Amino acid sequence: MRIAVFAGDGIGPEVTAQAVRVLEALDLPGLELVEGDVGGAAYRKHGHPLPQATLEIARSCEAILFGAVGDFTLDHLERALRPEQAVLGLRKELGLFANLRPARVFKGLEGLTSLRPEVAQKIDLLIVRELNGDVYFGEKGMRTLDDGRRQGWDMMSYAEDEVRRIAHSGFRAAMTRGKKLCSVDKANVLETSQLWRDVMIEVSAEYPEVELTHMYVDNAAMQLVKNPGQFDVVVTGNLFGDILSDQASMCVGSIGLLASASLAEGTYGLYEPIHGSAPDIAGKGLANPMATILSAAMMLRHSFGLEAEAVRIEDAVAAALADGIKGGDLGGEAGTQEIGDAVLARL
Ligand SMILES: NC(=O)C1=CN([C@@H]2O[C@H](COP(=O)(O)OP(=O)(O)OC[C@H]3O[C@@H](n4cnc5c(N)ncnc54)[C@H](O)[C@@H]3O)[C@@H](O)[C@H]2O)C=CC1
Ligand SMILES: CC(C)CC(=O)C(=O)O
Ligand SMILES: [Mg+2]
Repeated sequence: MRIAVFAGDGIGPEVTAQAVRVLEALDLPGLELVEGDVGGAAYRKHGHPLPQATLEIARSCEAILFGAVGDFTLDHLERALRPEQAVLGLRKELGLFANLRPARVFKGLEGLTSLRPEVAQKIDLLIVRELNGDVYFGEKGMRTLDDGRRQGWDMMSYAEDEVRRIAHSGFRAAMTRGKKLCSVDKANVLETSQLWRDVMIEVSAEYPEVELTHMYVDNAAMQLVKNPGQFDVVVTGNLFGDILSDQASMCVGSIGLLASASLAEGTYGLYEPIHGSAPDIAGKGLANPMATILSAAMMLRHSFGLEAEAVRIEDAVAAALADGIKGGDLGGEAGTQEIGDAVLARL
């Protein structure tokens, strides 16, 4: 079990350390953790947010545990050198196209979300976000027009094979859950989305048991707070999935709770919380590490087939929350280390 550990910037190292403690406590046979530099931390040391040596570590491992990257003091750099390029580069270089972002309400948190408890308690959904295409990876630039105005531009596109493979991820996920797949797009305005919708319908023929529906992204944002219990699996593009998953996090209590898996074909994956480097609380021991700990559980399940161990971690997090262990993000007072201790104690 060779796992790359890329902690990154801001709260990344703080939350990753707690997830590492949990992995080490499980006494997994052959566990080997290999650290590597990413993000602003890597830029300061090596002059690049994703050094070749880091990429080599990633390629030599079976999975990556990732913290977060992002450092506002480096936002003046050309885009290719900015910290975020580390995670974008890993996603692209390693073909991590399927981003699974589950959201469910833990027992005891029903009254602590941004929604009314009776609305929140019904949430158990999975966002399947495409991660290798869309406006994030299209051509982009800034130019000055003939009339002297500056213009920024980013190309949004999806090729049919890119949509098809994430469609299969969505349908397969739905088959293991409630057999409902909602494809979120903006086909009333965007050609990219029209193709997306057409391909979703084509692929649905291979999954007759799954009920496929379509929803425009603006409505989806509204429905996510109005009646989130209607969703089982949501499949969507890179940009819409990024935004909707941050929103979903507050529907279940906090962004500090939402884990993710970024999967390639096969079992390789990168596992990270959905949040960023949170510079506003970095270095203070205030970050909630549960999203990263739950990401480690997803790693054991998806990359190593260790379902029982994954459930053990998830149950330990659920038990800590049920016992009232909460960070500031949930209105509690527990710090990063204390939350890690509480999860370990229940493991
Ligand atoms: N995958 C990645 O590495 C990501 C990196 N980023 C980067 O992170 C930096 C900060 O971005 P923001 O937009 O501020 O998003 P963010 O997710 O880092 O923070 C948003 C808000 O949520 C809070 N928060 C986030 N994680 C938390 C946790 N575990 N416990 C408690 N509170 C938490 C923060 O304190 C902040 O108030 C930027 O440089 C951005 O580009 C953003 C998202 C993903
Ligand atoms: C590159 C990241 C900053 C994008 C993001 O916010 C995410 O993947 O959640
Ligand atoms: Mg995001």
